[in-house]
Amino acid sequence: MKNVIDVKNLNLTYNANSQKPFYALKDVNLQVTDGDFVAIMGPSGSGKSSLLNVLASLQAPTNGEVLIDDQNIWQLNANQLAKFRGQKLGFIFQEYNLIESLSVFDNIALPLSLAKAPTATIKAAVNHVATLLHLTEQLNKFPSELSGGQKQRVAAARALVHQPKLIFGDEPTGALDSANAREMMNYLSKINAEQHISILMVTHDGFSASFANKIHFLSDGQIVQTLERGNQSRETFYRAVLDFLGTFEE
Ligand SMILES: Nc1ncnc2c1ncn2[C@@H]1O[C@H](COP(=O)(O)OP(=O)(O)OP(=O)(O)O)[C@@H](O)[C@H]1O
Repeated sequence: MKNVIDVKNLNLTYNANSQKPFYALKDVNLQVTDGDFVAIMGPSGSGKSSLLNVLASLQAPTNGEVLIDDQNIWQLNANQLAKFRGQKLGFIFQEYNLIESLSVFDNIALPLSLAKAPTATIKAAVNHVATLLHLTEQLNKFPSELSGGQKQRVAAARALVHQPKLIFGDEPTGALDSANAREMMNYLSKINAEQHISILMVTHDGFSASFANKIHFLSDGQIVQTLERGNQSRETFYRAVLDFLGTFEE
């Protein structure tokens, strides 16, 4: 199976040239196969966001390689990287990052408008993802008129509209109540299964993580354990995750 993400010997050191360097990521090796759904868990400060930011091309590593769809992303210049990000990646963050002055339609359309796609293409793609995420009634509204769950779905629709290769999620259910969190995770599973888009998501929540096929646990900047769902039901996997977290966080 082809790797959509291949991370080799990744290191990230904050304040590298100071008296007190901080080794946030230490020799991380990680592969995500095409179509996989992977979660990263770990205690606060273990390096989850740092890892996601380096993989999502938002923060440069100190050394090591990040190949996404066979492209060594940290060898690209800023313009090439912006283009690569715009074409291949989608982002869903906890804080939604919606633009308040744009309608829901225009927020969702953003990746395609930035890529200067034809109007008809944009219309068709936005309507398609809006149907998938039950947002057709909300398209003419503005973000301030939406509930938290609806805003998160708009963020998901925007991450999806340009058919990226890979979606990065940073606590995609972090701001949601349990019913909306379940709904969001069901949508992500559907996107993953039906559109064959790979997902890498950071979460502190075992319930959300149990929708993934594989969970890597980080501690002090290193992957210390990996759980695979295999043929288990999501419910059984959830119990295995909770059991593991019980021993891991003690
Ligand atoms: N810009 C920075 N400069 C120095 N240290 C930093 C910087 N950003 C993060 N760190 C440190 O790196 C470590 C990892 O941070 P990171 O945000 O990746 O952890 P996390 O696992 O995502 O934590 P949380 O679950 O609390 O969000 C932490 O100890 C943090 O204090």
